[in-house]
Amino acid sequence: MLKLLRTLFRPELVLRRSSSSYVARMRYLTRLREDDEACLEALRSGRLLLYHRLAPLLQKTPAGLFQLPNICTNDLEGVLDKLGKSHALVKEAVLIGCTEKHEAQFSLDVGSLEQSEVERLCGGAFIDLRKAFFLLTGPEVPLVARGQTLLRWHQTNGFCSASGHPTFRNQSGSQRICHSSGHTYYPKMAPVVIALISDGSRCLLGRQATFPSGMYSALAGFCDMGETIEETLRREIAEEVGLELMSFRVSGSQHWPFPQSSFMVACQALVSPDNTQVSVDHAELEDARWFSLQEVQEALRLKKPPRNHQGAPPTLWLPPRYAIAHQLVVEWVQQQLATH
Ligand SMILES: NC(=O)c1ccc[n+]([C@@H]2O[C@H](COP(=O)([O-])OP(=O)(O)OC[C@H]3O[C@@H](n4cnc5c(N)ncnc54)[C@H](O)[C@@H]3O)[C@@H](O)[C@H]2O)c1
Ligand SMILES: [Mg+2]
Repeated sequence: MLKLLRTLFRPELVLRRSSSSYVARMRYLTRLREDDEACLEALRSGRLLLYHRLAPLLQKTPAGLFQLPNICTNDLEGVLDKLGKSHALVKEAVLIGCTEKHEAQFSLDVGSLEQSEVERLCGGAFIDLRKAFFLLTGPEVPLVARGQTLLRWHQTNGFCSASGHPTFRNQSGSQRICHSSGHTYYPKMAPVVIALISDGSRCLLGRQATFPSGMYSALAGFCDMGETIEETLRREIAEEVGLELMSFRVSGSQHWPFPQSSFMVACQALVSPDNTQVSVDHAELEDARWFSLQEVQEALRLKKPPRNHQGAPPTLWLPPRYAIAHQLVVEWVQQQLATH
């Protein structure tokens, strides 16, 4: 009987078990944000993601894959000892998460240390985050993005915009306070709407002049103050490519660390097949073009950026797998294959 019940209610049981450990982890993180002593204690046994001037430390495995090295506070203190530096640097770490084993995760910028020395002692290399997005896979990617963005926020919010006096962080780094004005500052994300526009059979991708050669992405734009998702989307598409939107649906969201920290709301959008004449605003985009399903499928199969020869039309190259633009493209391809 018990076995039968277990079989019948398995999904619920699994969900409840994983959700109770999730709840415990989230409550633990809340406590660490509120209690400086508890956070310092957690740092002693925690895991550290190291950055050098905001470039994360990556390690190459014997199989040639890239991963985040597993560094704990003791390891870093050993490195500091070898470099003749004080352990005080460790306390500058900011809290970014918690592993399933309840180990607190922190990020720390060691930009005050000699880069090559840290690389040698930790056995890795500091790699620009945009490049790291192409090298890492799995749940490490959002974590490394979160770690960098929180460090950047602290590095650029050292002063109160009301009083001009220094602001001071709590131990976890979840806020900064100005003792003069009494203002509390919390890390901010700028809302952005990103859309993969389709006319039913093709999709529209655009590129900025700063993108790597051949790379095209879904169209995106920052929300103006007070705008809704639909208002931003309609305005951005009209401004950037001169098209009138017919319909859209929200497909997902993601945090994006560039240029400061954006909250991307991702949409699949449709324009009428009778209204597909693109008029690019060259102040915003270098180019925007319609791509066929076949062109997009070929781009998804590429493992390395294509070598585009001068004069020849560039081969399409898509944003990294982690980028929500990439995920929108994959979703669109699946929809096309399912409906045609
Ligand atoms: N994750 C992804 O898949 C993905 C794909 C495409 C774009 N993006 C991101 O979306 C964001 C917005 O895209 P976009 O550049 O086309 O936006 P956009 O079309 O709104 O144009 C950017 C311009 O908007 C202005 N702007 C207004 N508010 C801003 C703010 N809060 N921060 C910075 N600039 C602001 C600036 O003048 C800037 O040059 C970028 O940060 C880009 O990195 C992410
Ligand atoms: Mg844009």
